[in-house]
Amino acid sequence: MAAVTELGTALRALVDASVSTAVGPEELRAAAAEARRATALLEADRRPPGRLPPLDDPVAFRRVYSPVTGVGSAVAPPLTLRGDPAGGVRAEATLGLLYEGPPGYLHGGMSGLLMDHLLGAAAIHAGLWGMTAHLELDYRGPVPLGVPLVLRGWVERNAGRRTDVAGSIAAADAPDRVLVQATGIFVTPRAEKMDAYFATVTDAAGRHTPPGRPTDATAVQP
Ligand SMILES: CCCCCCCC/C=C\CCCCCCCC(=O)SCCNC(=O)CCNC(=O)[C@H](O)C(C)(C)COP(=O)(O)OP(=O)(O)OC[C@H]1O[C@@H](n2cnc3c(N)ncnc32)[C@H](O)[C@@H]1OP(=O)(O)O
Repeated sequence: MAAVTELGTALRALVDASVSTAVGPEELRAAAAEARRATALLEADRRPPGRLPPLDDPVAFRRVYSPVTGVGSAVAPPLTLRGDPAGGVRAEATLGLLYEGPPGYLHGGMSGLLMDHLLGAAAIHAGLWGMTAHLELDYRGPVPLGVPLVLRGWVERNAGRRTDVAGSIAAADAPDRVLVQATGIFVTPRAEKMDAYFATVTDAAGRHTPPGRPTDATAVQP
C-alpha cells in the first residue's frame, strides 16, 4: 500500500505539472521520454478489466485505483470520505488545473463525477448499495479551482432496491452557498443483472468477488 500510494502521489504531481507547465518543447520532449520509461516499467505485468488489484477489498469498498478516491490513481484528487455528523458523507478537496473547465473553474463533468461518487457512497454508508440509475445536477455557481471545497452526499429516502440520494459542492469558507446541487437515484440491480454484470469479477488470486452486498461495511471513515 505504501508503494501504491507513493506512485500515485508522484503521478498526481506529474500530471499537475504537465498541465500547468510553461516550459518549452525541448523540456516537454525530455519529460515525455521519462514518462515512457516509467510506463515500460509498469507494463511488465498488467491486470485485465474485471480482475481486482491485490489491495482492493470489495467487501469494505476499498478501491485503490478509483478515479475519485484511489490513492494509487493519477487522476483521482483523491477524496477521503468521512461520515458527516450532520448525516450522510462528506469530503474536502482542493482541485487544480487538471480539472479545469471554464478558465479558473472546475469542469462541469468533474462535478458530475464527484457527485456520482458522493451520492453512491452515501447510499453505501446507509447500507444501501446501488448503481447510478439517474443523476441530475444544478450548477448554481462556478466552482473555483485552488480553494478548499466541501462535498456532501446524503440519503433522502429508500424503497426496496431504489434509493434517492442528494448532494452538494460548496466552497469550504461559504458552506451554505451551494454551487452544485445533485440528486440521484441508485438501484441495487436485480439478481439476474448482478450476475450478468459481475459474474466474472475476480480478486487478484482469481477467486470470484462480486461487488459488496448492500449491508457491507464501507470505506467511509468514522
Ligand atoms: C459499480 C460497481 C462497483 C463495484 C464495487 C464498488 C466499490 C465502491 C466504493 C466506494 C463508493 C462507490 C460510489 C460509486 C458511485 C458510482 C456508481 C456508478 O458509477 S454505477 C455505473 C453507472 N450506472 C450503470 O451503469 C447502471 C446502468 N443501469 C442498469 O444497469 C439498470 O438500469 C439498473 C441496474 C440501475 C436497474 O435495473 P433493474 O432491472 O435492477 O431495476 P428496475 O426494475 O429497472 O428498477 C428498480 C426500481 O428503480 C426505478 N428506476 C430504475 N431506473 C430508474 C431511473 N433511471 N429513473 C427513475 N427510476 C428508476 C424503477 O422504476 C424501479 O422502481 P419501482 O420498484 O418500480 O418503484
